[in-house]
Amino acid sequence: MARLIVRSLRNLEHVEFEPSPRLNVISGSNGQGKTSLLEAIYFAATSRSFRTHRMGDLVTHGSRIGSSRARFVQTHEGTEPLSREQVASIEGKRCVVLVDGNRPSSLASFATLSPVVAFHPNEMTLTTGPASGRRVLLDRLALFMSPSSGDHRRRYETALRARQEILQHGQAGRLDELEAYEELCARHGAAVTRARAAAVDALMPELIEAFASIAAPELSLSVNYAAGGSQDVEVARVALRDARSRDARRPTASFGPHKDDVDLALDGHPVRLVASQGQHRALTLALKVAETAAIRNARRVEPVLLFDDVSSELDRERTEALMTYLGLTRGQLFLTTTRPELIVTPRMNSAERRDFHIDGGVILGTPPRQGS
Ligand SMILES: Nc1ncnc2c1ncn2[C@@H]1O[C@H](COP(=O)(O)OP(=O)(O)OP(=O)(O)O)[C@@H](O)[C@H]1O
Repeated sequence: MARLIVRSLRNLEHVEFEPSPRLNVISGSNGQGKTSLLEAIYFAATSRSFRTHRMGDLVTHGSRIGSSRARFVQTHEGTEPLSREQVASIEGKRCVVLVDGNRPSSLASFATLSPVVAFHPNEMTLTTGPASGRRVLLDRLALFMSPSSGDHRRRYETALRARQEILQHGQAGRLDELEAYEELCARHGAAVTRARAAAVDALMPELIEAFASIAAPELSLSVNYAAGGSQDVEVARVALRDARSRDARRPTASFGPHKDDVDLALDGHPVRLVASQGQHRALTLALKVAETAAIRNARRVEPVLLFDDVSSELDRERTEALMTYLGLTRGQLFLTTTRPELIVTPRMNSAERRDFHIDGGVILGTPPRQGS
């Protein structure tokens, strides 16, 4: 990303920002706007926030409209850099996006144009928390690998809810309807399962490598996709039909990709039972690094990495290991921290790093870019 203009998002009333194409360290005390700046970049890239689903929360209190405008520059090997301007704005609950002044064909196509991967402290529950967090990670990656997967997921979820409604309110006279919804569940569910299985295959080698670099090379990490459904439509069809009476007494179906999880184990033992706090954090970071690598492999583009408040979650040694690892990646990085002294980058050319300070929603220390 070469340039960002934010208007009325969170405590950022008006920010213009020209980052380094490599490393950007954004420091500031608590509550000054560091996360908001990363959120604004993420919003311009995806039309979403990584910390809320309620998009209206992003608009500065007392303002009607908020927007984020970013110029993304992508370099594909052997070709000229590709530059595009993405704008995302919110008015009330309505979100409008533009790419070089035009409406994109869908929000999903907008969200995958300029890949970004965000990592923030709330995600520290990725390894210990509910399976839904791990499913979201797989779905984000699947969207880059197979863009139709998002559509299959939405259709699956709609059909699943409709099937459940019929089962709970009585099937009498509605058997045809029930069969039709089960057919949709089976077809779209199998597509979701296939997309997630491919995402796990892409993630696994990258995760094992990243975990060994960031955490402990002596520990053996294993990753297994625990599918709740099947890639085979016929298997899914039969499983759903056989589970009707059981599912009628439950809040949702007992079979299908809404029950998926990713099992993580250290030396053969479930991570959630044996990992130390530090190992959980390192594994969570490794998951994000692996997501980045898998998106790069799928799209041949370096994702922009947004790391929020990393140093508060890691000890000095692991922060250094992470920095070494990130130094080896070729993409653009944004790191926020209250402790910039921990972000040491000896292997990085000093011209590649820019340090910014944010205070009360105002960015300081942004020397003008040469040639602009
Ligand atoms: N819609 C909003 N309008 C105005 N201010 C907001 C809005 N939402 C949040 N804020 C305020 O914006 C400020 C910046 O929040 P932000 O989370 O970006 O801080 P931060 O620098 O990342 O802090 P920390 O280091 O504690 O994570 C906070 O004071 C927060 O209360």
